Amino acid sequence: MRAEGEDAGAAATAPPPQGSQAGAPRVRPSRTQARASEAATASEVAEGREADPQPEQTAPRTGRIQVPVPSVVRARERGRIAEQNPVVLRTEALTKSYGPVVAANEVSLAVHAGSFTGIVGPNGAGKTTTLSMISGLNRPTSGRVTVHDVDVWSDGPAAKRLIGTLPDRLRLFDRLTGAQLLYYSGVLHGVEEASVAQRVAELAEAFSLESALGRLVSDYSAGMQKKIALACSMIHAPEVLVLDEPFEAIDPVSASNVTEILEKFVAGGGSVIMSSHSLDLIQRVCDHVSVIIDGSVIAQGTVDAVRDGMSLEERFAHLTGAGDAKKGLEWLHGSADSD
Ligand SMILES: Nc1ncnc2c1ncn2[C@@H]1O[C@H](COP(=O)(O)OP(=O)(O)OP(=O)(O)O)[C@@H](O)[C@H]1O
Repeated sequence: MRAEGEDAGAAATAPPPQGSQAGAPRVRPSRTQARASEAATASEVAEGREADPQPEQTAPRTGRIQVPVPSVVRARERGRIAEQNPVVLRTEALTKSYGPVVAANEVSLAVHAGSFTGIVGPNGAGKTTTLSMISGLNRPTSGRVTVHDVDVWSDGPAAKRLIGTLPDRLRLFDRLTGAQLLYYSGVLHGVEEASVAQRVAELAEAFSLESALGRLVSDYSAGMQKKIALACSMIHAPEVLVLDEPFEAIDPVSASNVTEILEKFVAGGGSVIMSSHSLDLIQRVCDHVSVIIDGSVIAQGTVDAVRDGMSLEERFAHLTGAGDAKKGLEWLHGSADSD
């Protein structure tokens, strides 16, 4: 576990390159990273591919052409390595009932250090409910959540220093400017004032929000609000990011930047758990995935294990029984037989 003071030291020993995307929130020098580098190199050589899956060096040289290593290759390698790392986030039979509705039914998840886990499921499946219980925003009816053995619901302040959260419905203090919102997010999470200004500047650059920092957040577009909220979730350099639909409303270029930021975060030993309806995105960037339907986890594991030779979208359709919805609505489609 890493205390805030240690983080400041880590940042000092491995400063991100100035004026680059690597101004992103964290590059955590860690044993995880070193192991990732060694193991991935060995396995790629074994598979006859060029070594170098590290996100910081995504362009191995082939003559004069820089060929990026696809996210999916990095994700697959990362998944193999992460399974050997310690579990940093664990839910045990996490359950939430709203009267007769069981929104989350004994959800048990284990997220390893250096892992990027996706949560998928149809509308109303229980993704937001589960993620909000994990991040300490929605009290479970029963069950337990621990982050680095800190119980989220019995030691909230300690857990919240370890977790960065992007909640579902953004409830931002939107009468603040972007700079103020980032500043308060930092200091309220215990970041030393001396570090906050630098982190605000680096996050603003990483999320392309520099020119908006002086404007009220209430005047931001939906995508800009999502990006400032994501930046706020990272400013205290958490161990685990719990992100509900982080890519919703974000333009393609920004989405690519956000993906890169998150991949660097996990390459540095951090962990991400995020929900998304984009199965293509989950298949591309995540190494693990959990499928939730009607509040219950019905499949989980590495992305490759869960998709079982199909695309994740095909597998999801099988698991959810999608297709039935195509029946009916003849009256809407102008069928001559409709009433
Ligand atoms: N505050 C609440 N009161 C009552 N029922 C709720 C409440 N919040 C969620 N639910 C119910 O819990 C179930 C799970 O909702 P949840 O928001 O977790 O789903 P989701 O998987 O995030 O859906 P979506 O993909 O549409 O965002 C739904 O049936 C929903 O109606």
